[in-house]
Amino acid sequence: MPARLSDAFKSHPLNLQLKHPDFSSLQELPDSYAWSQNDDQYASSPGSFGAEQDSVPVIDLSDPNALKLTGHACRTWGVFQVTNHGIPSKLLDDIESAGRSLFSLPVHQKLKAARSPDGISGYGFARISSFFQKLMWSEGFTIVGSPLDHFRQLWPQDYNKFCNIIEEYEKEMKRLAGRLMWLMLGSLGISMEDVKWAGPRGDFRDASAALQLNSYPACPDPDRAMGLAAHTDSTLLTILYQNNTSGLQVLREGTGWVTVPPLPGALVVNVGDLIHILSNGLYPSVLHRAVVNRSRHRLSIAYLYGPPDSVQISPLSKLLGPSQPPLYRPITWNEYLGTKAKHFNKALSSVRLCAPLNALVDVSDHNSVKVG
Ligand SMILES: C=C1C[C@]23C[C@@]1(O)CC[C@H]2[C@@]12CCC[C@@](C)(C(=O)O1)[C@H]2[C@@H]3C(=O)O
Ligand SMILES: O=C(O)CCC(=O)C(=O)O
Ligand SMILES: [Fe+2]
Repeated sequence: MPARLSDAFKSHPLNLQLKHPDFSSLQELPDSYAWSQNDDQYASSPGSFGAEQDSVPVIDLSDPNALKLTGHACRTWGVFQVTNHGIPSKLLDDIESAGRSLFSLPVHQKLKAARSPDGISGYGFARISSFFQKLMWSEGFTIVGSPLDHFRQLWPQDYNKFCNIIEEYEKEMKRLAGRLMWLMLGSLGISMEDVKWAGPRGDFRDASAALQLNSYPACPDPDRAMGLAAHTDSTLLTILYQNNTSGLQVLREGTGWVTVPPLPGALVVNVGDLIHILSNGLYPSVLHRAVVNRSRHRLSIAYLYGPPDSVQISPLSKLLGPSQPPLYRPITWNEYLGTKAKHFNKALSSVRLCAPLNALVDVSDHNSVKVG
């Protein structure tokens, strides 16, 4: 029996015994939240502003060229936004207001659904917090499987309404993620016969996923704070809904941090580490972070999509050849999450088989990327 996603951190417990603050009561940025150059290795990467800024591609999924456009966006950016994706706007409004209700509960109430040290689901700081000296100006709530037990704690009267919204959102996201998988893989020439684990109908029926609600309260000193530090996602792909406040930035080689502006009704899709592995490095998993805002509360909802529990992800054989050796060893999602818990942004290079022939620096090791 393969380990389930919900057991991913059983052997990597995290003791983040940190007091969760009531952000709204803080008039000044406490020192524990003030990031300096030393706390952030990407602090010197320039921000990219102004008219000449390169912008993240926007793909209309009803465009007959969507396959080609997706492939191009994945190769050149590792991230894109999608419109005409078929997710009802009412559902996006509902999930946003569910997130808002959750994070506006009193701290003691949210802590009733706190994530346990070896668990995956529940309320708390981002898991990657343990790699940093400073705290991030954000709170999160992770859902894997049913949120029922946690939601009963949060809303003893109303939990059913919120469970239904989550269930519906997960169902719709799963469908969209399967469709995006075929756009991403299809443009590499991969078809259903090449990916047996997509299932007999090619709908990735047994895929696993986690839902991450992120809240970034307004911050008295946004230039010194960090919402969510630079990371790549340990997923095949991630679908992100952001409310109307910007904050998501992606690192673009040669340009620096590029803001991904919220577009009404659009969703952000990013390549995760596991598609990077499947594509044998052809699709870069994009380094991204969230910055915060002085006056506006920001909310984002990430659908973190991965393979079925039992599947070992490795470079697709169709993409290999005498001059394209496999760059990564096979690994399950669970195992990869464990590796990420240990090595963080060096996780990809820790599963790499051989160094690229033409480079002194492994570009998949984001800790060594120099920009600007
Ligand atoms: C499946 C997962 C990916 C994730 C860790 C998690 O178990 C659930 C939360 C995810 C998240 C969201 C915020 C950023 C991130 C790096 C983190 O700390 O928790 C990602 C994790 C990841 O992609 O590695
Ligand atoms: O809030 C955002 O824009 C980014 C969130 C994110 O990167 C994540 O949940 O993995
Ligand atoms: Fe992320």
